[in-house]
Amino acid sequence: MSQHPAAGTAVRLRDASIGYGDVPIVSRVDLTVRYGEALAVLGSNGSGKTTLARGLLGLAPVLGGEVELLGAPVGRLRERGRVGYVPQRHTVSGAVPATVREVVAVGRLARLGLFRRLGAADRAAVGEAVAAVGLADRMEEPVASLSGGQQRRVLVARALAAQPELLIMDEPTAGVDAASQDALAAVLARVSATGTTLLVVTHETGPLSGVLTRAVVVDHGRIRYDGPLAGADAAAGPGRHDHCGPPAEPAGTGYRLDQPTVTTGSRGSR
Ligand SMILES: Nc1ncnc2c1ncn2[C@@H]1O[C@H](COP(=O)(O)OP(=O)(O)OP(=O)(O)O)[C@@H](O)[C@H]1O
Repeated sequence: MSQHPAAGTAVRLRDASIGYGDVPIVSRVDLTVRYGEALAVLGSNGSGKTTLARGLLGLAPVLGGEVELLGAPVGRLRERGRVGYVPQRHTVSGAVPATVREVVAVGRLARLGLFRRLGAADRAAVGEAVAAVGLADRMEEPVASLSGGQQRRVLVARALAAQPELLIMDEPTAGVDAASQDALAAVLARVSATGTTLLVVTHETGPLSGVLTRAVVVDHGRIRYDGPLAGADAAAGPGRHDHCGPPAEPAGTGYRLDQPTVTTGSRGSR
């Protein structure tokens, strides 16, 4: 993994609003993620988790406030390969008859820049990324011939191949069987141990509970909880998937950011 400055933050949102057109979906959010953290982004369907992640990547417009990634304002980060992204519910199009190796190699190109050829070290990194997700024996197969869960693992490998400093994943375990979830958790634990910052949008913290160290709960575009993963499920409450029922009090030492008695510092939502 490439070196990152000892000081500074991997992700910083200050009073940030992100949306589509001129409609904010995420509103006036403050969030700081330090290098090396493994953050879960939780919340109900439609709460704004994906929009938050897409705003970080410059895929959804920032409508107000500040968003910084690896120390640079969003959109100004020159080396895009420093940030890896596994999009939500995305499989590889069957119309493109690319092999596993080819799709993952494209991820490596993000680090090199277009029009540069892969060298031996790059090819090794591609092989390692594919092996890391348990698909080494499928390397030369068309991705379209793999199952949906295996295709998601290919997309994880594509992101890993660039050896990013920050890896943003949108529901990486969705539609992936239990054995593959365990394999993915092991991969992310290794990646995290090397210092890579993880930001994982997810509905299910169980498979990655050994990796994720902190969680935020997004609710109607605001961050309502920011603290240890252990307290987040309670903060997300029974309405986490469908908005039904009032949220429960969090366990553990996390912060409910909608409680006036809590000192939220820079993380308070408005
Ligand atoms: N491209 C878009 N244009 C306009 N509105 C959008 C767009 N994408 C998402 N939205 C709206 O933004 C809101 C939040 O969606 P988002 O996908 O961020 O939620 P989420 O928390 O990731 O949900 P889920 O858990 O279901 O994936 C929804 O009301 C959705 O309809």
